[in-house]
Amino acid sequence: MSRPDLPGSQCPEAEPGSALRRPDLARPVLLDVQEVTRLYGPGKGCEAVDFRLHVGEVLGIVGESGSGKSTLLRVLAGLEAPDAGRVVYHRPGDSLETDLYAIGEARRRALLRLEWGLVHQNPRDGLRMGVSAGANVGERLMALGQRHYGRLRAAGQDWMTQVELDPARIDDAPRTFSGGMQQRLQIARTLVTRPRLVFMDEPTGGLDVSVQARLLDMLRTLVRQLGLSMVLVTHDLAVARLLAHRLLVMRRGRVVEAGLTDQILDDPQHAYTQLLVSSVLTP
Ligand SMILES: Nc1ncnc2c1ncn2[C@@H]1O[C@H](COP(=O)(O)OP(=O)(O)OP(=O)(O)O)[C@@H](O)[C@H]1O
Repeated sequence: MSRPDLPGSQCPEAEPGSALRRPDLARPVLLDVQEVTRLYGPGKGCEAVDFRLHVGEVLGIVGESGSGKSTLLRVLAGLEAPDAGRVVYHRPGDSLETDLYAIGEARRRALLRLEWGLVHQNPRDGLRMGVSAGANVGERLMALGQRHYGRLRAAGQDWMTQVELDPARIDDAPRTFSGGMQQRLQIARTLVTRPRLVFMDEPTGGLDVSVQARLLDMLRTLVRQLGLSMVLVTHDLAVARLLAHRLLVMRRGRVVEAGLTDQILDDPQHAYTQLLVSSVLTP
C-alpha cells in the first residue's frame, strides 16, 4: 500500500458501501496515520499501519479475531501510545495539526471528550450505568459547557428518539434496558455532541442477529444523515459492506489489502481477503 493515498482514493466516483453517499476524497484529511506500530509480540498488535481518513469518510478495519483491529483502534483513539509512528489529527477549518502522542494526556483526553466520540463493543464500557438515560446523553453536552436543564433534557429526549428509544424512558437507568437498547443509548451519548470523528469497535457485536440488523439499519441512517467521519472496527463483513466507504484488511497486525469496500469484497486480491470473503459466503 502506498502513501499518501490508499488504493481507491483515486476513484471517488466509485460507489462504496451500498446506499451510502460516495466518499468525497477531495475533502480535507482528518486523520493522518503514519507507520503506526504497537506490538505485544511478533504479529500481535498492529505494525506499520499507514493511511489517511478524509472528512465524511467511513473507514472499516476488518480481519479475523486477533488480527490487531482493536489494538489499532485504541492507538488511533488516543487510548494507547504506539511504539512507533504518528497519529496526526487535522481539525477541520483549522490549519493546526495535532500530533496525538506529542500532546499531553490531559489534552488527549479532552480531545476525546470534546471533539471525538468512541463507541465500545460493550455498552457498559461507554455508559454510566448508575445515572439515568437522559443524564448519560446530557453529560457529554455539559462537558461542552451547556448548563440549561430544559435544553439538556430536550436534547436527551430528541436523541433517544433518533436512536429509536422511547423518550418517556429518559429517567430510567440504562441497566433496565436490553443490550440492544443500551447500545443505542451509547450511540446517542456519543453523537449528541456531533463529534468530528467517531471510533466504533464492533458496535453490533454481542447482540442477537435481529437486534443487530435493526441497529445496523439505524447506524446506516445516522451515518448518512450526519455525514459522520468514522473509523469502524468489525469482524463482520456485512457490517463493513453496509457502513464503510473503504476498508483496511488486517492479518497478524499488518494491513494486507486496502481499498474501496465493494472492490475489496467483490474482487479481493490478497489470498487472505479471498479466504475471509469466501468463509462468509460458504456456510
Ligand atoms: N494488552 C495486551 N497485552 C498483551 N497482548 C495483547 C494485548 N491486547 C491485545 N493483545 C494481543 O494482540 C493481538 C491482537 O489483539 P486485538 O484485540 O487487537 O485483535 P482484534 O483483531 O481486535 O481481535 P478481536 O476481534 O478478537 O477483538 C492478540 O494476539 C491479542 O492477544
